[in-house]
Amino acid sequence: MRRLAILGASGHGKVVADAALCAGWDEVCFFDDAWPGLERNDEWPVVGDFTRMLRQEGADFNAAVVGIGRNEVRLAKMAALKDAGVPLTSVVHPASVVSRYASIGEGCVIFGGAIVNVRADLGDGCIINTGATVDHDCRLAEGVHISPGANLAGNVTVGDGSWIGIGACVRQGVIIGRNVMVGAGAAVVSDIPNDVTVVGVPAKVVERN
Ligand SMILES: CC(=O)SCCNC(=O)CCNC(=O)[C@H](O)C(C)(C)COP(=O)(O)OP(=O)(O)OC[C@H]1O[C@@H](n2cnc3c(N)ncnc32)[C@H](O)[C@@H]1OP(=O)(O)O
Repeated sequence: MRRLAILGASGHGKVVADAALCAGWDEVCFFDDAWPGLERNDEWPVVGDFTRMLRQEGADFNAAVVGIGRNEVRLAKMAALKDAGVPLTSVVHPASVVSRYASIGEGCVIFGGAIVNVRADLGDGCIINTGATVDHDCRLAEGVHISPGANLAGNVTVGDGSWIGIGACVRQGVIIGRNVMVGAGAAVVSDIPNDVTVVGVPAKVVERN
Protein backbone atom coordinates (compact mmCIF):
# COMPACT_ATOMS: atom_id res chain seq x y z
CA MET A 1 0.00 0.00 0.00
CA ARG A 2 1.52 3.32 -1.09
CA ARG A 3 0.23 6.53 0.50
CA LEU A 4 1.01 10.06 -0.73
CA ALA A 5 0.99 13.02 1.65
CA ILE A 6 -0.17 16.34 0.19
CA LEU A 7 0.48 19.67 1.89
CA GLY A 8 -2.42 22.08 1.39
CA ALA A 9 -6.06 21.00 1.80
CA SER A 10 -7.31 23.30 -0.97
CA GLY A 11 -9.05 23.00 -4.33
CA HIS A 12 -5.66 22.68 -6.00
CA GLY A 13 -4.78 19.99 -3.47
CA LYS A 14 -7.88 18.04 -4.47
CA VAL A 15 -6.77 18.02 -8.11
CA VAL A 16 -3.32 16.82 -7.00
CA ALA A 17 -5.02 14.03 -4.99
CA ASP A 18 -7.18 12.95 -7.91
CA ALA A 19 -4.22 12.96 -10.30
CA ALA A 20 -2.13 10.95 -7.82
CA LEU A 21 -4.79 8.27 -7.46
CA CYS A 22 -5.17 8.10 -11.25
CA ALA A 23 -1.38 7.75 -11.46
CA GLY A 24 -1.38 4.65 -9.25
CA TRP A 25 -1.06 5.86 -5.64
CA ASP A 26 -3.27 3.72 -3.38
CA GLU A 27 -4.16 6.43 -0.86
CA VAL A 28 -3.64 10.11 -0.20
CA CYS A 29 -3.80 12.15 3.00
CA PHE A 30 -3.55 15.88 3.57
CA PHE A 31 -1.60 18.06 5.95
CA ASP A 32 -2.75 21.63 6.52
CA ASP A 33 -2.33 24.22 9.25
CA ALA A 34 -6.15 24.41 9.53
CA TRP A 35 -5.94 20.97 11.23
CA PRO A 36 -7.31 19.86 13.73
CA GLY A 37 -10.31 22.12 13.00
CA LEU A 38 -10.24 20.88 9.42
CA GLU A 39 -10.57 17.09 9.30
CA ARG A 40 -11.28 16.46 5.62
CA ASN A 41 -10.57 17.88 2.20
CA ASP A 42 -13.52 16.52 0.23
CA GLU A 43 -12.97 12.74 0.01
CA TRP A 44 -9.69 12.71 1.86
CA PRO A 45 -8.58 12.99 5.51
CA VAL A 46 -6.54 15.86 6.89
CA VAL A 47 -4.22 14.18 9.38
CA GLY A 48 -2.00 16.94 10.69
CA ASP A 49 -0.46 20.37 10.33
CA PHE A 50 2.84 21.25 8.69
CA THR A 51 4.80 20.57 11.87
CA ARG A 52 3.42 17.05 12.00
CA MET A 53 4.22 16.56 8.32
CA LEU A 54 7.83 17.60 8.90
CA ARG A 55 8.03 15.00 11.70
CA GLN A 56 6.23 12.41 9.54
CA GLU A 57 3.58 12.02 12.23
CA GLY A 58 -0.18 11.55 11.81
CA ALA A 59 -0.02 8.95 9.04
CA ASP A 60 2.58 6.74 7.43
CA PHE A 61 3.38 7.98 3.95
CA ASN A 62 5.88 7.04 1.28
CA ALA A 63 6.39 10.46 -0.28
CA ALA A 64 5.05 13.99 -0.22
CA VAL A 65 4.08 16.74 -2.64
CA VAL A 66 3.18 20.35 -1.93
CA GLY A 67 -0.30 21.18 -3.23
CA ILE A 68 -0.11 24.94 -2.70
CA GLY A 69 -0.72 27.24 -5.65
CA ARG A 70 1.29 30.27 -4.46
CA ASN A 71 4.65 29.77 -6.04
CA GLU A 72 6.90 31.26 -3.36
CA VAL A 73 5.03 29.45 -0.58
CA ARG A 74 5.21 26.13 -2.44
CA LEU A 75 8.99 26.47 -2.89
CA ALA A 76 9.54 27.45 0.76
CA LYS A 77 7.52 24.47 2.02
CA MET A 78 9.36 22.13 -0.36
CA ALA A 79 12.70 23.37 0.97
CA ALA A 80 11.60 22.81 4.58
CA LEU A 81 10.38 19.30 3.79
CA LYS A 82 13.67 18.47 2.08
CA ASP A 83 15.64 19.78 5.04
CA ALA A 84 13.55 17.56 7.31
CA GLY A 85 14.36 14.52 5.17
CA VAL A 86 10.81 14.05 3.83
CA PRO A 87 10.98 12.42 0.37
CA LEU A 88 9.36 14.60 -2.31
CA THR A 89 7.79 13.27 -5.47
CA SER A 90 6.14 14.58 -8.63
CA VAL A 91 2.60 13.69 -9.70
CA VAL A 92 1.93 13.18 -13.39
CA HIS A 93 -1.66 12.48 -14.45
CA PRO A 94 -1.77 9.50 -16.84
CA ALA A 95 -3.95 11.52 -19.22
CA SER A 96 -1.18 14.08 -19.71
CA VAL A 97 1.42 13.62 -22.43
CA VAL A 98 4.99 14.03 -21.24
CA SER A 99 7.74 13.38 -23.76
CA ARG A 100 10.28 10.76 -22.75
CA TYR A 101 12.85 13.40 -23.75
CA ALA A 102 11.50 16.01 -21.35
CA SER A 103 13.00 16.52 -17.93
CA ILE A 104 10.76 17.03 -14.88
CA GLY A 105 12.10 18.37 -11.59
CA GLU A 106 11.22 17.25 -8.09
CA GLY A 107 7.82 18.09 -6.61
CA CYS A 108 6.14 19.01 -9.92
CA VAL A 109 2.47 18.33 -10.69
CA ILE A 110 1.23 17.78 -14.25
CA PHE A 111 -2.54 17.53 -14.65
CA GLY A 112 -4.90 15.87 -17.10
CA GLY A 113 -4.73 17.04 -20.69
CA ALA A 114 -1.41 18.83 -20.25
CA ILE A 115 1.38 18.30 -22.79
CA VAL A 116 5.10 18.65 -22.10
CA ASN A 117 6.96 18.26 -25.34
CA VAL A 118 10.39 16.98 -26.31
CA ARG A 119 13.40 18.55 -24.51
CA ALA A 120 11.26 20.73 -22.31
CA ASP A 121 13.05 21.17 -18.98
CA LEU A 122 10.96 21.81 -15.85
CA GLY A 123 12.61 22.92 -12.61
CA ASP A 124 11.48 21.77 -9.18
CA GLY A 125 7.99 22.58 -7.93
CA CYS A 126 6.36 23.50 -11.26
CA ILE A 127 2.61 23.20 -11.88
CA ILE A 128 1.50 22.35 -15.41
CA ASN A 129 -2.22 22.75 -14.94
CA THR A 130 -5.12 21.14 -16.77
CA GLY A 131 -4.79 21.29 -20.56
CA ALA A 132 -1.71 23.55 -20.58
CA THR A 133 1.01 22.96 -23.15
CA VAL A 134 4.77 23.44 -22.81
CA ASP A 135 6.38 22.91 -26.16
CA HIS A 136 9.78 21.70 -27.32
CA ASP A 137 12.92 23.09 -25.68
CA CYS A 138 11.08 25.28 -23.16
CA ARG A 139 13.00 25.95 -19.95
CA LEU A 140 10.97 26.51 -16.81
CA ALA A 141 12.88 27.49 -13.67
CA GLU A 142 11.68 26.56 -10.16
CA GLY A 143 8.14 27.10 -8.89
CA VAL A 144 6.62 28.12 -12.22
CA HIS A 145 2.85 27.74 -12.67
CA ILE A 146 1.38 27.32 -16.16
CA SER A 147 -2.38 27.77 -15.65
CA PRO A 148 -5.14 25.76 -17.33
CA GLY A 149 -5.19 26.08 -21.10
CA ALA A 150 -2.11 28.29 -21.35
CA ASN A 151 0.25 27.54 -24.23
CA LEU A 152 4.01 28.05 -24.42
CA ALA A 153 5.45 27.79 -27.93
CA GLY A 154 8.87 26.24 -28.51
CA ASN A 155 12.03 27.54 -26.81
CA VAL A 156 10.30 29.74 -24.25
CA THR A 157 12.15 30.49 -21.00
CA VAL A 158 10.22 31.22 -17.77
CA GLY A 159 12.03 32.44 -14.65
CA ASP A 160 11.68 31.36 -11.02
CA GLY A 161 8.24 31.70 -9.45
CA SER A 162 6.49 33.13 -12.51
CA TRP A 163 2.82 32.45 -13.14
CA ILE A 164 1.34 32.21 -16.63
CA GLY A 165 -2.38 32.93 -16.31
CA ILE A 166 -5.26 30.88 -17.60
CA GLY A 167 -5.52 30.79 -21.40
CA ALA A 168 -2.44 32.95 -21.99
CA CYS A 169 -0.06 32.19 -24.85
CA VAL A 170 3.63 32.87 -25.30
CA ARG A 171 5.40 33.24 -28.66
CA GLN A 172 8.35 30.98 -29.46
CA GLY A 173 11.74 31.99 -28.11
CA VAL A 174 10.39 34.58 -25.64
CA ILE A 175 12.21 34.99 -22.30
CA ILE A 176 9.99 35.72 -19.29
CA GLY A 177 11.78 36.86 -16.14
CA ARG A 178 11.35 35.71 -12.56
CA ASN A 179 8.35 36.58 -10.37
CA VAL A 180 6.29 37.62 -13.40
CA MET A 181 2.49 37.43 -13.50
CA VAL A 182 1.08 36.97 -17.00
CA GLY A 183 -2.64 37.82 -16.88
CA ALA A 184 -5.43 35.57 -18.06
CA GLY A 185 -5.71 35.49 -21.85
CA ALA A 186 -2.58 37.54 -22.52
CA ALA A 187 -0.48 37.07 -25.66
CA VAL A 188 3.20 37.46 -24.81
CA VAL A 189 5.12 38.28 -27.98
CA SER A 190 8.29 39.88 -26.58
CA ASP A 191 10.63 39.36 -23.60
CA ILE A 192 9.33 40.30 -20.14
CA PRO A 193 11.60 41.64 -17.35
CA ASN A 194 11.61 40.36 -13.76
CA ASP A 195 8.97 41.30 -11.16
CA VAL A 196 6.15 42.67 -13.33
CA THR A 197 2.54 41.90 -14.18
CA VAL A 198 1.61 41.95 -17.85
CA VAL A 199 -1.84 41.74 -19.43
CA GLY A 200 -3.45 42.07 -22.85
CA VAL A 201 -2.87 41.29 -26.48
CA PRO A 202 -0.04 41.97 -27.03
CA ALA A 203 0.93 41.78 -23.36
CA LYS A 204 2.09 45.06 -21.74
CA VAL A 205 3.45 45.78 -18.27
CA VAL A 206 0.74 47.15 -15.96
CA GLU A 207 2.36 46.75 -12.54
CA ARG A 208 5.65 46.08 -10.72
CA ASN A 209 5.33 43.13 -8.31
C1 LIG B 1 -7.54 25.83 -11.68
C2 LIG B 1 -7.30 27.31 -11.40
O1 LIG B 1 -8.18 28.02 -10.95
S1 LIG B 1 -5.74 27.92 -11.72
C3 LIG B 1 -5.87 29.67 -11.52
C4 LIG B 1 -5.94 30.39 -12.85
N1 LIG B 1 -6.07 31.81 -12.60
C5 LIG B 1 -5.45 32.73 -13.31
O2 LIG B 1 -4.79 32.44 -14.27
C6 LIG B 1 -5.61 34.16 -12.82
C7 LIG B 1 -4.82 35.18 -13.61
N2 LIG B 1 -5.00 36.45 -13.02
C8 LIG B 1 -5.35 37.59 -13.70
O3 LIG B 1 -5.46 37.60 -14.92
C9 LIG B 1 -5.59 38.81 -12.84
O4 LIG B 1 -6.74 39.47 -13.33
C10 LIG B 1 -4.36 39.78 -12.79
C11 LIG B 1 -3.30 39.11 -11.91
C12 LIG B 1 -3.77 40.05 -14.14
C13 LIG B 1 -4.76 41.10 -12.18
O5 LIG B 1 -5.38 40.89 -10.96
P1 LIG B 1 -5.70 42.17 -10.01
O6 LIG B 1 -4.43 42.86 -9.67
O7 LIG B 1 -6.54 41.65 -8.89
O8 LIG B 1 -6.46 43.16 -10.98
P2 LIG B 1 -8.00 43.60 -10.99
O9 LIG B 1 -8.91 42.42 -11.14
O10 LIG B 1 -8.21 44.53 -9.83
O11 LIG B 1 -8.07 44.42 -12.35
C14 LIG B 1 -7.36 45.65 -12.51
C15 LIG B 1 -7.60 46.12 -13.94
O12 LIG B 1 -6.92 45.23 -14.84
C16 LIG B 1 -7.86 44.64 -15.76
N3 LIG B 1 -7.47 43.23 -15.90
C17 LIG B 1 -7.36 42.30 -14.93
N4 LIG B 1 -6.97 41.13 -15.45
C18 LIG B 1 -6.82 41.33 -16.77
C19 LIG B 1 -6.42 40.47 -17.83
N5 LIG B 1 -6.08 39.18 -17.60
N6 LIG B 1 -6.36 40.99 -19.07
C20 LIG B 1 -6.69 42.30 -19.29
N7 LIG B 1 -7.08 43.16 -18.31
C21 LIG B 1 -7.13 42.66 -17.07
C22 LIG B 1 -9.24 44.79 -15.08
O13 LIG B 1 -10.26 44.79 -16.02
C23 LIG B 1 -9.06 46.10 -14.38
O14 LIG B 1 -9.21 47.13 -15.32
P3 LIG B 1 -9.85 48.58 -14.93
O15 LIG B 1 -8.93 49.15 -13.88
O16 LIG B 1 -9.85 49.30 -16.21
O17 LIG B 1 -11.20 48.24 -14.37
